[in-house]
Amino acid sequence: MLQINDPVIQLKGLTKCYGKKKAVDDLDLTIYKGEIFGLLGPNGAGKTTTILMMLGLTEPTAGTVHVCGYNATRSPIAVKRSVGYMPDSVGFYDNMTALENLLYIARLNGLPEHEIRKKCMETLALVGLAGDADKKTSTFSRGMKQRLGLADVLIKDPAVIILDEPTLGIDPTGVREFLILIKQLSRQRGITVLISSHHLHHVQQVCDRVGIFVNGKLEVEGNINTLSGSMLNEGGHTTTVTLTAPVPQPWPHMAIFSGLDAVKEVNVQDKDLVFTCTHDITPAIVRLLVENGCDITGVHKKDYSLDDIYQKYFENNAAETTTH
Ligand SMILES: Nc1ncnc2c1ncn2[C@@H]1O[C@H](COP(=O)(O)OP(=O)(O)OP(=O)(O)O)[C@@H](O)[C@H]1O
Repeated sequence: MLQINDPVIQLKGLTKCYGKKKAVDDLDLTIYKGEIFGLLGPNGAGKTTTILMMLGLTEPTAGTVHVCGYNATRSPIAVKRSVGYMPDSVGFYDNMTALENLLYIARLNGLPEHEIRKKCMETLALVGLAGDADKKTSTFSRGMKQRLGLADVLIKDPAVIILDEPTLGIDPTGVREFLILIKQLSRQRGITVLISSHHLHHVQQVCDRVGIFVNGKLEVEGNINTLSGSMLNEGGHTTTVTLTAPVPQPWPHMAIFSGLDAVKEVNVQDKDLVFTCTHDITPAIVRLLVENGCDITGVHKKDYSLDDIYQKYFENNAAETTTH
């Protein structure tokens, strides 16, 4: 049995070409048991193609995919048994109830008939749909359909769940609840989760690690703190100090910072003094300002969020990433 930190998904040199286009370009990635990994990228980055190769639904041009120890290209059936895949748009039989839809999926998955009904009711309860079991899915909101889609996936007790754009079209509360549910399931059952998304704010809430995927290549991967730390090292630390009144230019106190080697640049913006430093020296800056009679109303240290990270790597695709 796999233990936490054992590799569950392993992609090595994975490449997929459609004609001359490299949809996925020499991708190396390892995802570990119990981990929630966010595959982030704009439309057309190659996320879906990567997922299809993980499921053995499309063959790599080069490289290998292993999921739960199985080669997805050679043993697609074994992989499908271990992996629950939820596509970006889940379809149901609208004239059937939620329970009837789930019973149908459970039978397709070969669950023993004597335990099917109990298992389906338990799974509906797990995704928060116990009270809606007898409602026709035609009456379901998109958020409810998404939960039922998750129930479809969970019915076979998968070791891995792959969710393709799971938060598309759900309202903010629904998104939050759905992601909390995913996190609980992963933590309680040790399920490995891969979420493909271009909604960075959503995945940021739950992912242990993210990979930023652009033009078929994994530009960067790590947890949010590591990624933001590496950006701080590149761009410098920024501290903004707000004074009570607009700062005159030239500012008469500028010379007081000449002794601080860490200060690379000071910019004046209305009431704000913006310091770019080689490392964080916020306390020293504030002390010097107070000693020189400046009245401070606010101090703000810039942290790099996933937004900044995403923007940096998606610069050429920025318009696309903000349209959804
Ligand atoms: N069957 C196919 N034939 C030819 N080109 C394809 C095919 N499938 C995907 N592509 C191309 O491969 C690239 C990657 O597509 P893919 O669907 O994997 O991206 P994605 O990141 O999942 O984007 P989206 O979120 O829009 O689905 C795109 O340029 C796409 O046009």
